[in-house]
Amino acid sequence: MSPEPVLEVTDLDVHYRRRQGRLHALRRVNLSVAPGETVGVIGETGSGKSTFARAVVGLVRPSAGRIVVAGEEVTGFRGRQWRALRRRGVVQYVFQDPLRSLDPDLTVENSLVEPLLIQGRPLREAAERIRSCVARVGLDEELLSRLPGELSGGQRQRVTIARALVTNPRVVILDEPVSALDAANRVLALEFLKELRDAGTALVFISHDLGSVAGIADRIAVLYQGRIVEDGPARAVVNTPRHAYTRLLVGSAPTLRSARADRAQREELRELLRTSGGPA
Ligand SMILES: Nc1ncnc2c1ncn2[C@@H]1O[C@H](COP(=O)(O)OP(=O)(O)OP(=O)(O)O)[C@@H](O)[C@H]1O
Repeated sequence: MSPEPVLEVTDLDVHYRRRQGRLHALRRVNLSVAPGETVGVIGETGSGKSTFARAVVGLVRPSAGRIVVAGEEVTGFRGRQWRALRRRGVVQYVFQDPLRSLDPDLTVENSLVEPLLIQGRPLREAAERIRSCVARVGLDEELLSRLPGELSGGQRQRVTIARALVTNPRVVILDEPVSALDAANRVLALEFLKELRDAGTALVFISHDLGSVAGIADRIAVLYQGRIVEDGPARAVVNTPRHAYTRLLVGSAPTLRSARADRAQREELRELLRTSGGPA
């Protein structure tokens, strides 16, 4: 029997109210993530990736569907319940914009120690854990006394990665987590994430770039115009994509040379998507 999923999203719908009318940002999205599994969610700008990430951590309210995190149904949770769940460290998130996930009035050290103290860890153990996490994401210890506003964008992002990981969460949602990092620190952060995955944490890796998730994901789900149009083992999605949109993504990823489509093929796929009126 396969283990109980650590994250189970069923028929998730999200609407946004806008002056120009309602926007249907997610349409019956289904995703199931097993303990220790790494799932990449990819799609182009505006496909609904951040909406999905924000809905799964309770920052956007779904209009329909069901979200279960570590066996707990969270769909109807209010803000206070979500905050309590996040503070227990079960589900963590790292967003594209680190200022969204850090308290501007807390020093780096306090930001990192807070979730551990909430979990009831002794201060000494918490301090040791922080130091090891900080070193592993390539952050200098002298930055621990600074406020988020006193850090560079890349340093801030490393703090949010360290903060999401100090509690050994069951599942981490990462929305373009390494795009603000330079090449060396990107490698470091990815190594750290792989260690975490090996220790049993499930990762949901969200990106517009298929090439950047293909190397780390066990499975890839492709989001197109708010729907998952393809979901399968990473190798199968990259090597034998079934949906025209996925073929387009594979063709456009510079790091996936073996499967690269030429310009004419890409045009053909774009045309196919235009004439088929979007996802099947
Ligand atoms: N708060 C909001 N209010 C209204 N519309 C929104 C809101 N947030 C996102 N949208 C719209 O919902 C759709 C999906 O947006 P979302 O940010 O989820 O896409 P994305 O795939 O993460 O894009 P990107 O890669 O550019 O971050 C877009 O059409 C966007 O304009």
